[in-house]
Amino acid sequence: MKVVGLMSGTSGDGVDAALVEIGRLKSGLHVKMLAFQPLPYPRSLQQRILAASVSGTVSELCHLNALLGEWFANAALGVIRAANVHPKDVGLIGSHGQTVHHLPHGIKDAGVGAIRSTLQIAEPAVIAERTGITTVADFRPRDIAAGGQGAPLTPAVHALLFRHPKRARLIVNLGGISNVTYLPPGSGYAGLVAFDTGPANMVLDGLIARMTNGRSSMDRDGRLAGRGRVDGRLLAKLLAHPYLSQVPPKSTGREAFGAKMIDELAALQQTRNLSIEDLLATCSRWTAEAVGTARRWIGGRIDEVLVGGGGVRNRAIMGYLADVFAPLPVTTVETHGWDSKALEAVAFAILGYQTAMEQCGNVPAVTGADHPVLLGCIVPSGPGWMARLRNGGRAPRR
Ligand SMILES: Nc1ncnc2c1ncn2[C@@H]1O[C@H](COP(=O)(O)OP(=O)(O)OP(=O)(O)O)[C@@H](O)[C@H]1O
Ligand SMILES: CC(=O)N[C@H]1[C@@H]2OC[C@@H](O2)[C@@H](O)[C@@H]1O[C@H](C)C(=O)O
Repeated sequence: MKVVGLMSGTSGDGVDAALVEIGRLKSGLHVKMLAFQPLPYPRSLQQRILAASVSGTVSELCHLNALLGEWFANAALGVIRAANVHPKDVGLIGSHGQTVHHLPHGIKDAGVGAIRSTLQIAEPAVIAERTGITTVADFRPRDIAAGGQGAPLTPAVHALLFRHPKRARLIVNLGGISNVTYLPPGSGYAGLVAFDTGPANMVLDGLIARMTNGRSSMDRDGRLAGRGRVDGRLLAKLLAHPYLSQVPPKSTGREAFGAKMIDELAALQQTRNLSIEDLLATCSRWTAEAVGTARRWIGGRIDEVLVGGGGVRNRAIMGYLADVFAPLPVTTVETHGWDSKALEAVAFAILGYQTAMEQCGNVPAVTGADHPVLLGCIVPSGPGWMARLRNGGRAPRR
């Protein structure tokens, strides 16, 4: 079945769209990438999303949900066109949506205790209507309802794509937030350890945006950090952040490492009289060291570290990761034929497919859920949608 995966992560930089072909073999699912096409948001939309993620009004969130539905639909149609495929030959879309809030610890409510929640927007009804393709979205809430954190969800996909019978691998995603999946030698989900390690591009992007009054959105290729020096005292303070020593299952987001953290870092920069280069170097090192904390909760050996996510282009972070894990080889998922930036979009194509095939997608040992669950909500393409799914996703042509 041809399946589109759509993802806009915590960086809020645009919609990553991947078209994959999924086959069911005796040995398990086989996934082939057909096309990848990111649809970047204009800076003004990114800023609106990030602002709405902190203090969006109901009316702004309502509007953004519908507006992003249009962007996601366009991203899906764009990647289908890029692959020279007809939308009628695409069976399914798995859309992660745009995370605007994630409260894995919950908020205490009278009489019910802490209620956990997460919110991903980009209306799937709009995506299904514009594309004519059945759309699975809203993957996280079911895991939360079953007692989990709702994140990370990609570890199941990491196991499918990267697990090796003899080699122990650590998969690292350098997104806005960074997360790791430890895959000991073996198969399936046995022995998997995975969680969000905390800060990554979100902090660096936030500092750059603040420094340039929003004119620039990232430390491209880690150039500025590369010119700076790590401030040991500030690094020690950052490494004492309580999230880093929290025992998994754990997940985090903009609520912990977003605007408030940027304000605090900007204040510390002034007190310590640091250059922006030194501050970025220190935060890039912090990202790598936080990933290194993963070893605290990993019992077994690691043979190699494979990195994905937009942050692989940041040479400073990649250099620090190599230091932190030396002498282990630190490479990117490209060495296994996957595009770093596309991997999460691919993951949501696979997770959507699993739901359509009635396979549970969460790994309870990772998210803390009480049991495996079918993830997501389904918006059918129209009459005959189930027959189309059973037919490998192809719609009858007139
Ligand atoms: N050339 C580059 N140099 C430095 N950083 C880059 C470069 N290209 C992308 N990035 C970083 O990667 C980020 C986007 O990465 P990605 O799309 O993997 O994150 P995300 O999916 O939004 O986040 P998450 O995985 O937390 O949901 C950008 O915000 C930017 O900081
Ligand atoms: C709530 C949310 O959107 N979390 C994201 C974010 O980005 C990275 C990390 O934090 C991870 O937990 C998750 O995304 C990936 C795709 C996941 O669920 O595995």
